[in-house]
Amino acid sequence: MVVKVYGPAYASPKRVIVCLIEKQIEFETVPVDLVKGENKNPEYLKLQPFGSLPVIQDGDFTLYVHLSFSHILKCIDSFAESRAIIKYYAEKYKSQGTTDLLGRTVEERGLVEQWLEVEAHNFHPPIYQMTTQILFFAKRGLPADENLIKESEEKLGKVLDVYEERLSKSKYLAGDFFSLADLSHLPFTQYLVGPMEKEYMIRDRKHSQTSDFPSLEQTLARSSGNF
Ligand SMILES: N[C@@H](CCC(=O)N[C@@H](CS(=O)(=O)O)C(=O)NCC(=O)O)C(=O)O
Repeated sequence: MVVKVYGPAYASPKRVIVCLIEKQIEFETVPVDLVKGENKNPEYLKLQPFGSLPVIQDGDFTLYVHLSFSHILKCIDSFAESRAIIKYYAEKYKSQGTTDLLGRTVEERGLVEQWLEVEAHNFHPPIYQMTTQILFFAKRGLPADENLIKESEEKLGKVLDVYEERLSKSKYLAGDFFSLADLSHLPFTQYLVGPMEKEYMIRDRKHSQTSDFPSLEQTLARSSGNF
């Protein structure tokens, strides 16, 4: 069964798609329109009870869902949470595709994990707030909170300063190799320099230049729009 990725137009699903392309894993996409609320449809909620994107369906993967402590029902072939999904595929297809993504030694793997955590807990919150206020609210005709945008941009700037210092000494976040940690940043960074029109936040930090990533370019080409 070909891997199905739900919600290809959005950044978190793109995180998965970039990984699948890097790992040369065949996939297809299933559009889900957040503006129309398709992520709240009962059918989608059966796959992802929180209603967020992505979900992936993969015949090779089964997720056991605890319905109660005495029963475990096999929920065939779907799982959520983009960061968990990319770790799964990076591990399962470690020797496939353009690069290892996870690191070769225990020290490298530790650094990949470290920068994945930094992305999830330091980078993501402010950039997700900016995405919501600048992109998603506009799509829904809602007024943006300019103070919140300013505050989030300042927070993100401080995070990017930490990255700039790291990347002044290391080609990539975890070392001299492109890893899952770098990959995990790509989709929202593309939002930042693209539809959010805040390229200056990267351009003004010379070591943080987002060099060309063919897998991201291919992802954007297949993601039917930006969000
Ligand atoms: N932790 C989840 C969060 C995913 C998430 O927030 N997805 C957004 C879309 S995007 O911002 O990532 O592009 C979403 O579905 N938002 C709508 C909703 O959560 O109802 C993951 O990484 O998979």
